[in-house]
Amino acid sequence: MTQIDHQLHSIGPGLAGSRVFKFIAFLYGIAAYLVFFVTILYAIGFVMGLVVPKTIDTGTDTPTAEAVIINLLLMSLFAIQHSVMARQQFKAWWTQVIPKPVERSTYVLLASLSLLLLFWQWRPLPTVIWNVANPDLAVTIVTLSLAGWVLVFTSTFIINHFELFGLHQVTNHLVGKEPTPPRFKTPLFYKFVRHPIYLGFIIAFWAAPVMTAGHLLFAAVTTIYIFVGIALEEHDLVDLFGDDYRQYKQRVSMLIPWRRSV
Ligand SMILES: C[S@@+](CC[C@H](N)C(=O)[O-])C[C@H]1O[C@@H](n2cnc3c(N)ncnc32)[C@H](O)[C@@H]1O
Repeated sequence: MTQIDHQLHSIGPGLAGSRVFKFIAFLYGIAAYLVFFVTILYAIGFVMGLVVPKTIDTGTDTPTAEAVIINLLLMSLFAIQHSVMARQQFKAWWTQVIPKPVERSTYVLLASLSLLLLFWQWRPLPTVIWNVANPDLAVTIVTLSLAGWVLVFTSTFIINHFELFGLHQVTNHLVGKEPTPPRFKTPLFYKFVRHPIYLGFIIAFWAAPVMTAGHLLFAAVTTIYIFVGIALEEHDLVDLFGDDYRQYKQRVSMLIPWRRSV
């Protein structure tokens, strides 16, 4: 531990225990949650091209190669922040720098900010890859995309929405409740696939009646990222839950309900 780490560590627990800090931490948790909520609503409009001022297919005209590089950099920034900060080793170090009760809220806030940056700076690549002309089929595809978002939201609630987005931690801290250790769960959709939230994102990103090159880039890169994220997350889940998770992997498919392996 460096001298600065040591000083921060010794300030941390005292500060985290004070009543004023608990209240500030609670407000911070609520603020981070609200930023997340606006971001996820914006994400739906951004990907589906609905309501929001700047979508995946609008923005500054940019030469193709430059647009691809900027978009890849924006997605990499999100992916690195999101995966590195989710790892147990990073959390062990990071909670010596920031108080533990606000670790999840800080993660959620930074992930939301990097997504907002992506939405803001995203460059359109307007070449049309496919365009579904049949109106009934187009409506079916839009409905499928919405179903993907519904799957994302409902899965967060059945696994523990408020813990995933940090509110549970700051509320427990405010009322002086001990943090609850993570519990292995397989409610509802988790009985059919191990990653319903990620499956929901994949459906929402790919189900587009009009697929532009920009949208395709976004869907392809995020899908690859989801597979990498799953490998990292499952490594941690095996460490955390041991045989329970190993047996779950044998029993339940990763993303496709009727396939054992994927
Ligand atoms: C963003 S959620 C994604 C959950 C899951 N991968 C999905 O797609 O539905 C990530 C968090 O869920 C937790 N998690 C994933 N599967 C779990 C399970 N079966 N039981 C308890 N926690 C789980 C992970 O430890 C991680 O903190």
